[in-house]
Amino acid sequence: MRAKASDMHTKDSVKVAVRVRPFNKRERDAGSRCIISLVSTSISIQDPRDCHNRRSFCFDYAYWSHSGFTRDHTGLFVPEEPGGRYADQDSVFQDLGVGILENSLQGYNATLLAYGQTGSGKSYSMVGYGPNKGLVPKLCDRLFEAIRENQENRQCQVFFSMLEIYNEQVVDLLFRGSRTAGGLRVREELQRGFYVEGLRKIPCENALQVEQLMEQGTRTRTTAATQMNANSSRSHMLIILQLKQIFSKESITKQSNINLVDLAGSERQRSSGSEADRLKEGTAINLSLTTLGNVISALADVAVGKKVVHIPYRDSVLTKLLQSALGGNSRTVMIATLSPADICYEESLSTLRYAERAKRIQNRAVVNESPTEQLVKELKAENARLMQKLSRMDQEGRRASDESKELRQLLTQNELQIRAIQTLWEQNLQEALKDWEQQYASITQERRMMQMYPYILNINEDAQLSGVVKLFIQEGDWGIGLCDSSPRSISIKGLGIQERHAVFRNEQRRVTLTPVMGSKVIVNGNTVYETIELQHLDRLILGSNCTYLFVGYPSERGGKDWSRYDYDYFQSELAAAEGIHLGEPNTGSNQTDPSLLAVFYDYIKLMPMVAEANQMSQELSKGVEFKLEIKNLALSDSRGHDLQKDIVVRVTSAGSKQVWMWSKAKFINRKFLMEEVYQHFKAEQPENTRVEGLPAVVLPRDKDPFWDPVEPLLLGSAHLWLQSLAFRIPLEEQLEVLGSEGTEEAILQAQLVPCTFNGLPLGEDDILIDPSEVLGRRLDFQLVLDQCCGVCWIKEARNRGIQIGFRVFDCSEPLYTPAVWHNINPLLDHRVQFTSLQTSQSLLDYLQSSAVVLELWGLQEGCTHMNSSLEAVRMTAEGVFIIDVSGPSQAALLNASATRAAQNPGWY
Ligand SMILES: Nc1ncnc2c1ncn2[C@@H]1O[C@H](COP(=O)(O)OP(=O)(O)OP(=O)(O)O)[C@@H](O)[C@H]1O
Repeated sequence: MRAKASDMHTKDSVKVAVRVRPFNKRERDAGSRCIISLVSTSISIQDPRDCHNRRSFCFDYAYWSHSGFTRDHTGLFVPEEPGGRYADQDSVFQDLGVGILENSLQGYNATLLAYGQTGSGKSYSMVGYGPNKGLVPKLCDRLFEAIRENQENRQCQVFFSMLEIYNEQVVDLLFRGSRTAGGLRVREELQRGFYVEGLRKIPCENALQVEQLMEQGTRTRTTAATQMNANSSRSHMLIILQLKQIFSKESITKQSNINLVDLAGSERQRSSGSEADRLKEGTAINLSLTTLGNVISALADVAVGKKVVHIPYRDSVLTKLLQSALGGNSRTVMIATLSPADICYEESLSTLRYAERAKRIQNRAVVNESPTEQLVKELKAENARLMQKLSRMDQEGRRASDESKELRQLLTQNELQIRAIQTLWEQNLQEALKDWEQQYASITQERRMMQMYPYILNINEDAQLSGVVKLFIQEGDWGIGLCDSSPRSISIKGLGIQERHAVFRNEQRRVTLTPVMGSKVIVNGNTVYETIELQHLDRLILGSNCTYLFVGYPSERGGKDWSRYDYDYFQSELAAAEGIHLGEPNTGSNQTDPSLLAVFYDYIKLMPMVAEANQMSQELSKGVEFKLEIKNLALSDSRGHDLQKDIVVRVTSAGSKQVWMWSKAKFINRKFLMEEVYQHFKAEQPENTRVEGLPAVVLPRDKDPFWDPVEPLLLGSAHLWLQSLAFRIPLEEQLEVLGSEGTEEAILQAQLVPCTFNGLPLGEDDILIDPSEVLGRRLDFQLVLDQCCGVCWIKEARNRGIQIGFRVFDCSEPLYTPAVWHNINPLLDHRVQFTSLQTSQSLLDYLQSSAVVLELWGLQEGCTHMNSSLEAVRMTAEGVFIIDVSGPSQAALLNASATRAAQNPGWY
């Protein structure tokens, strides 16, 4: 692109808008608090853990779309009262879209970027949902309106392109043939800058065509995501609208690009959750977003006069393609979207900081003229001059002169050249039009089919991608699976989908589904092994996570609302089948415990990911299995209060029987890495050469996301209540060791023995009637762990061992018994003596109300034992552990008697 004249460029900064969306269902259920407030264009965010910590930012625009709205009869979200503060789609468009449109009509490039964490409302603002059209469709409506209104003075052409960047690969979303391995190439030309080679540009004549192309592009995006087992919230979507305007009178042509960019969820940028993992998140997954951040930072530094040597545009595909939008030839607007909820504080703050930096970027936009048009214009101008000169020569009687002949020759040559350029252009147009007609025909065909047949509709985690794939079930038998080439088959791709996965039969207006042996089919949450008749709005899950809604014949469809059958609905149904569900909202207490809700939502979020991880493990022959568990579901603290619940993923190696417990964050990080490995493997292996039972994909251990060094595992715990000690009564117990989900892991025989300072058991005479008698006096007791019986952990694999860990009163670190291996009923025979040199009230309270929590730790081959850290421990000369050390008068006693425990052998 070439600027018409250097004096036409204008310098202006990137305009930044922020928008706060309403609470979503999850946030409402969890009783979230809104931590964002707006006054005019300034926005404040409150740290939910520290009411004094409030940060304020000021932007060009700030939109309150959190509250104060209602849904009108057409489904539009509008302010509750006229002039209310709620910013609807229209007001956002008036501020941001109209300006972009005007810029592009003037011939400037324009870019609109949506940035924010997943689910914060980027797609809502950019594309919109249902009648609440977003910036892109509104912009297209107005663009074609403007074109119609200005028909007399200019001729316009609009070209539409749509692409996706995922994992640094460019996918043309308007191309339906087989994808190029490695994606399309990004090239660079001096005049043009960076561009995508071979990207389709479809000419459009009205907004409806654009809408249909977007529908098609979204469909391709969905299919690509399922095929590659990729998550759309990690991909960037770019729509490029190219506008060519020919002003025949002035003989000028203006060409401008409008880039509309829905960026990947910003939370990935900070490799969320991978901090605690030995493997860092894969680089390519978020390279584009990280680089975008770096480019923005560098440009923001330039704007404040800092010396910046290098702007890293070339480091990622996204920044290459957005080079002109960032610090270059474009007028650029960024909309940063925010969740209002307290639980999203960190993400929202980071979005605001990002947006603040983007605000500083200075661009230099210029009016663009394409070289061909410029050439035609120059040729025409030259011919006009030649004609003048020739007519002068004619008047002067020099028509036959050599000079005149030469000029006439030049004139003809120029005209030929102009015609050639114009024909070429028209030919291009013809080709593109043919393309468009083909696409249009297939869309019309689909609409007709919807009125004739039942079909299945894809449901995606990303609401924007749901409902874009419709697979029709015509009369007769239809196999569904990977089988693309066989006749009478419906081809789908995805993790865990078999060559022939299941069979639909449509007979006498009834549709049945029969799973093929060995394939996974779930209907309405239940695994199906035999033929099942499908009802309108049944939920289907094929393979590990291909989710579809069954839509019956038109006569069965009625007026039922389908929107409730979203992705969460599918997963909740599946969780319910596993026994994990939220109480019915209308029964009993109507407010579910928010922490349980959070766990429930984590569970249903992770469930499909776990299914996918299992499928990848199977296809890569990694031999590990993943299972979701709720940590601490059945466990309580030393006072019997429920422990905080959380989701963990149990990872088991089938061969070695090694087990790992991964936190939610670690699992999510590992799943990204597994996807990278998997995609790499898929790319190297053409689909039709796939065979079962491949040799395992071998990776060096330090790069293998399926592997970790083994560690001891917490298997469960038992409570030994201490009340008897307050009366100096001995206690002998058979304790049930419960696993985190309430299953019995072992029986533990334990004793509490009140004793003298040198370990002799006290007699019946020493029993206290009033426990307060012990206050201020020395109290000695022994904790005895005799034996563990029926240890499930060792029953499962004999090459394992156990240890028991416990902590008494104010001991800062837990103590552990020595490790015992290979025995289902291991003898522990472990005795520890504790003493309080001067019993305090708080120790007495503790004894009367608390238990020692005895933790059962599982050891596996190759792991190190749990060690008692004796650093901070105090002991008497006899090797007795001193507790209750914080009492005021104890210090002196301690100084006199304590020796460092490290001198005392026999501790582990
Ligand atoms: N301003 C708004 N008013 C009403 N609903 C909104 C608004 N913004 C977002 N939503 C709703 O919030 C949900 C999530 O929004 P959206 O899909 O736009 O998020 P996103 O940031 O694009 O997420 P992803 O990165 O997964 O694509 C949608 O159901 C959408 O309808």
